[in-house]
Amino acid sequence: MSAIANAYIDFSKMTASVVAITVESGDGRKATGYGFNSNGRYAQPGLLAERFIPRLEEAGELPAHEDGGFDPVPAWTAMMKNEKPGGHGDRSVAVGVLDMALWDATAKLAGLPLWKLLSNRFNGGRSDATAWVYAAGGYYHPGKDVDGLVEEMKRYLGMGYSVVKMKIGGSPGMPLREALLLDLSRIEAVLKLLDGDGSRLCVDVNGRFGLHAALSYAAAIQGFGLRWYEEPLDPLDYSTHATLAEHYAPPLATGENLFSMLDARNLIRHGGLRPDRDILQFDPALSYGLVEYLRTLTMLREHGWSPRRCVPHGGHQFALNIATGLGLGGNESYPEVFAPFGGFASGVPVEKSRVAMPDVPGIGFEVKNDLWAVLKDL
Ligand SMILES: O=C([O-])CC(=O)C(=O)O
Ligand SMILES: [Mg+2]
Repeated sequence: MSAIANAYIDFSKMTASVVAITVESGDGRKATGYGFNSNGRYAQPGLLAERFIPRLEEAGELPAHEDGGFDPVPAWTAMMKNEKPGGHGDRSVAVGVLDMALWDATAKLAGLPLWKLLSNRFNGGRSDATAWVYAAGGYYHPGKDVDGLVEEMKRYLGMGYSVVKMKIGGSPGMPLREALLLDLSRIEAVLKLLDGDGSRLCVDVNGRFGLHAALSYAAAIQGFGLRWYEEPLDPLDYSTHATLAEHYAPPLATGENLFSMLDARNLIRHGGLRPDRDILQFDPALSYGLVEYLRTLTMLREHGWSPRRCVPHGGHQFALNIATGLGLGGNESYPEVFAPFGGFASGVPVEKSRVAMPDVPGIGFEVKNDLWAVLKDL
């Protein structure tokens, strides 16, 4: 919980679900996998307790995989039994929590880091030695001024990040005219720190704008050459995205609040996004987990999009494994917010905005000290 705010919500009452799942292989080997929900959505205790955990327990035996782990797809199918299509809201978060734990467990049974298991199973053995990461933050916070924002960004640069992201659109309820003036001074101050290089700065609206405000901001920031202009509009308002994309040539980013392959496909079909520059931020932990994310990646390929255009939201190690194992464009990182769930293995440095993966079985939670302190007692 924290007093930080983006343009749409504050995080003062944010909660999270955390689960541990122990699986046993036919030959008596055991592994415990862990899962949690990514930030931006609340804990799912009711959905987990009433529907998804009982169905998972009833799923019974899961098919073994030749790598020594198992296949999580039938577990996913069991969890989604008797769920209607459409309306991909909070249940996709609950399923994502359990899916994360299942992938952690299967990689541990196989004795492989998850990135390696994914690379072997789905990417012909190819993987990236490091992932591109950027430092997200720059929230509105009571009492925090432009100098405080610049100080924060300076700390990220000192940690080894070369690209940073800040919130724009005002804190919740701030009139837009006031927000635009404030944000221009915030953006200009951070750009000064970045030697005027707009390709090192992303800005995030968290879906607050309608078309008029999105276009006004677009016109005001167009000349900065920013890395990307994120979630300017409601994530489900595809045709308005298409209109914005006609008027704003630099990169747009969106997708963190689209929770299924089908929603992602609608964005690709109707959102006017451009496969040569725009960024897709679907967060596997919020959107039914990796089983569904694999379907999303297949859909993207079928529509001419490279996985390199994907930079998941969330800043968790699950997406980081997916990024390196499946060749995504990188992953978000929150060096100062959303602890202990965000971040990387302890002691692994970020160099030139890239980070290496630890060579330990599973997702790597055991080597992230602050997170492991929470998980180990489950
Ligand atoms: O503030 C949030 O909800 C997080 C967010 O948008 C992001 O990480 O891009
Ligand atoms: Mg965002």
